[in-house]
Amino acid sequence: MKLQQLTDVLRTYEIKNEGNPDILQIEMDSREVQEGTLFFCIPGYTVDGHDYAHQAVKSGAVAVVAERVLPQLDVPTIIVRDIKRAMARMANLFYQDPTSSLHLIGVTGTNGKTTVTHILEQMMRDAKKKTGLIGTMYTKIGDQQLNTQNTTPESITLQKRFKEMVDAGVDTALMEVSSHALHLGRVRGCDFNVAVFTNLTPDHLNYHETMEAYMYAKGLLFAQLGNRYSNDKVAIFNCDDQATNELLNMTTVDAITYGIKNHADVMAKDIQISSKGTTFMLSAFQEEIEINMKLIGMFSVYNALAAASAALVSGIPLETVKESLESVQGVAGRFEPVDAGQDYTVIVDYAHTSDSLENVLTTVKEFAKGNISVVVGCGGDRDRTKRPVMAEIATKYADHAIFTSDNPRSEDPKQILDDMVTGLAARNFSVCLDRKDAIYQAVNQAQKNDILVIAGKGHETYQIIGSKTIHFDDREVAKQAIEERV
Ligand SMILES: CC(=O)N[C@H]1[C@@H](OP(=O)(O)OP(=O)(O)OC[C@H]2O[C@@H](n3ccc(=O)[nH]c3=O)[C@H](O)[C@@H]2O)O[C@H](CO)[C@@H](O)[C@@H]1O[C@H](C)C(=O)N[C@@H](C)C(=O)N[C@H](CCC(=O)O)C(=O)O
Ligand SMILES: Nc1ncnc2c1ncn2[C@@H]1O[C@H](COP(=O)(O)OP(=O)(O)OP(=O)(O)O)[C@@H](O)[C@H]1O
Ligand SMILES: N[C@H](CCC[C@H](N)C(=O)O)C(=O)O
Ligand SMILES: [Mg+2]
Repeated sequence: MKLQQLTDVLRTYEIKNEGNPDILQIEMDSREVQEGTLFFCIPGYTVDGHDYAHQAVKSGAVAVVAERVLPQLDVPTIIVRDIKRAMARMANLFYQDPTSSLHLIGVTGTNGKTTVTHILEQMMRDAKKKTGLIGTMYTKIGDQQLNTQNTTPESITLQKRFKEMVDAGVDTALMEVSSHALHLGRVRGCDFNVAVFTNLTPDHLNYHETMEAYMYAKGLLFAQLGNRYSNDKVAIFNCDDQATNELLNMTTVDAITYGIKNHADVMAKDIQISSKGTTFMLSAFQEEIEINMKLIGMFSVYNALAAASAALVSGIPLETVKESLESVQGVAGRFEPVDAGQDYTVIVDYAHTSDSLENVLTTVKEFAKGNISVVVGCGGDRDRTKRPVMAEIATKYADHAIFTSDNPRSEDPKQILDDMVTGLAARNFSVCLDRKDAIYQAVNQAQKNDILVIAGKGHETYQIIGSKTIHFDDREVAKQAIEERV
């Protein structure tokens, strides 16, 4: 594709060093540049991509898009006011607007995105759709899994992955859409067909600063849904969540609701939760069907309703929705049991917000026959306001809590633990800096019929300490601890 074809999508720009080279590749990371690349200079949180433009040209970049003139750069340089917007438009064109050929379902909300997209993947596959998935754990194109750094990647990677999906024959894509991605414009240019809202509770306030700003970031997904007109656009809301009233006003497309407490288009009634699974009547658009699923807890019912709603508006029959919900095994690291034949229960869960921790602990409390203990920490370089709240919730619902490290990143791990426990009135906790030691302690203290919840890291297979990433898997460590217990 010629540079000029790409710049034609921009409303305004200036060009320095006229030229119209062939563009074979587009990149925002100088380390990925090859001959024939168009390089985007992104001002980041850590470094400024403009400082890498010369390096990119040395590596083969034939043109550059930047927000300012770069001295001594002799390739065509496109100067734009907002590079992220320009990049999203140009990436979309370069990869031939792939999402217009996909049925794209975006899921946003504080908790449940990974779970809902995985339930939807199962439903779509059961309905013989060819699926792609983008989210926290990986990008999937059919069965092929690719590693990702972010829950929702930057626009170039995103459009590239969607193009690969189209080329591989994928017809339906399920995608987690994080509030960061919406705010940073990573999903601009994506043609969503269905957008789902799970819930809004405190998290990421280090980034968004207020709950209102956080909510409006989420709302961008529903606003974007109306960008390109077609009859199949549907916004799906959890009508038991307070943010829904506001979010409904941010979209012009058809909206449907799901819920348990308030009347909704898709509802769960007669809910029964046990340690083995959850049963309920699914009532959807005047039809009713009984569901017996293995997923546990009221929050899982919400996730099931969100996925069922999105599947139904996508034309999946209610019978298939039932079959899929009943066969879903759960998602790695979400309420995942660690079973080494012990007479107490160990559950690894990705709860890293106050709401998810409360949900998981109240769920186990409903069927606990012994004591409940929890091992939990809070991530470094993340929302600090959730630290004391998570500690309070842990001590409120568990009989004993062990506070430990969870990806301290650039922060002092001791300081994070202090932030958690300072001012905590409860005394049913201990602090153990090393996560492995904390898990061993909790396992060694567990008695018959007790339940131990190891929260915060779920599927993660690493611990980030300073700038180092070391291998660490709660499930592996818990299994070892159980097996080594004498
Ligand atoms: C705060 C934030 O969002 N940071 C994202 C951002 O990184 P950054 O601003 O630090 O980038 P940078 O290192 O300063 O680099 C700036 C530019 O220079 C370029 N560069 C850099 C070095 C070099 O040698 N050459 C070069 O060209 C980089 O490629 C980049 O284009 O751009 C990166 C590339 O897209 C992201 O991976 C990174 O996400 C980091 C890892 C992150 O932790 N983000 C979190 C906050 C996040 O986005 N989370 C959400 C939601 C999580 C949830 O589910 O709750 C998510 O969607 O992941
Ligand atoms: N609907 C829900 N409401 C509240 N808590 C939930 C819900 N679904 C899952 N959880 C809790 O949140 C944790 C994370 O779930 P999941 O990974 O599906 O969320 P997510 O939105 O993808 O999170 P992230 O923002 O990290 O990508 C689970 O381990 C569980 O404890
Ligand atoms: N997507 C979330 C995951 C947090 C997981 C937890 N283990 C942590 O590191 O804080 C985030 O990046 O904020
Ligand atoms: Mg996720």
